[in-house]
Amino acid sequence: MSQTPPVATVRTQVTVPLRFPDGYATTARVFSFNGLVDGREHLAFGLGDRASLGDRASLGDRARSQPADGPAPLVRPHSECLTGDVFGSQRCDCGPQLREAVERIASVGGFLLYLRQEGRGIGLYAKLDAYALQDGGLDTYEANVALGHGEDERDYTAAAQMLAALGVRRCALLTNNPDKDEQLSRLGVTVTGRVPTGVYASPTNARYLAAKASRTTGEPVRYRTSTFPGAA
Ligand SMILES: Nc1nc2c(ncn2[C@@H]2O[C@H](COP(=O)(O)OP(=O)(O)OP(=O)(O)O)[C@@H](O)[C@H]2O)c(=O)[nH]1
Ligand SMILES: [Zn+2]
Repeated sequence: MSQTPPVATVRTQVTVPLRFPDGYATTARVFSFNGLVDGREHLAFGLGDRASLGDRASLGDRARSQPADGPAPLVRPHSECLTGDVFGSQRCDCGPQLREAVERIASVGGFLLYLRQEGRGIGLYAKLDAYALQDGGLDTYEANVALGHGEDERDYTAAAQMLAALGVRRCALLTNNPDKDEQLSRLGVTVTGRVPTGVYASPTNARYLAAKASRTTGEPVRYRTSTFPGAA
């Protein structure tokens, strides 16, 4: 059954030129919000045609004037991973996935939702505690549980609120994680399709990827290293 999340509104939108270490550059329209349920500072990055939206208090008019059967924007709900996104940690593949997402979304138009749900929602210090347990033999999910957390504590209500504030009622999702699709659909977002993101395997993240694949899809991981051009 569909639940309607509380209304949030765009607080500020600013244009930010982006340049990645590999030289790829684009422009983002960065949005902050008022009224997000968890009070966290989540951001939306409008990319491609969404980066050129006018400097107005609300997106409403333009977004809602788009025909209901027009192309759905591509959206990636990306959970924060400080170690991977910023420092290039090789324990996971979050950094290259983020880099891929920005370019793919910019090429077709859409939004990257940067969700402050570090460590699958358990926080940064707890994620490092979980890494320590993983070094003792537990997988990424078992380590969360051993610490008294859920296997994955992420909740996408704020993401649904952000999409509604941006005027996005339907979108294609850039993810391999069916939980993002299921939760957002339940929260009233029409998901028109799922676009898989690359999986960036390395010797140091193999166990992380194997555990993730078996928990989220029930299948063994396929080392489908992305052939996406700009990715490492
Ligand atoms: N608890 C815990 N969290 C981790 C670990 N490794 C990575 N993470 C977190 O996992 C999250 C990865 O989130 P996303 O990039 O949104 O990706 P995903 O849910 O795996 O699904 P995709 O959309 O298919 O990439 C980030 O919040 C990371 O901080 C780990 O070993 N333990
Ligand atoms: Zn990561």
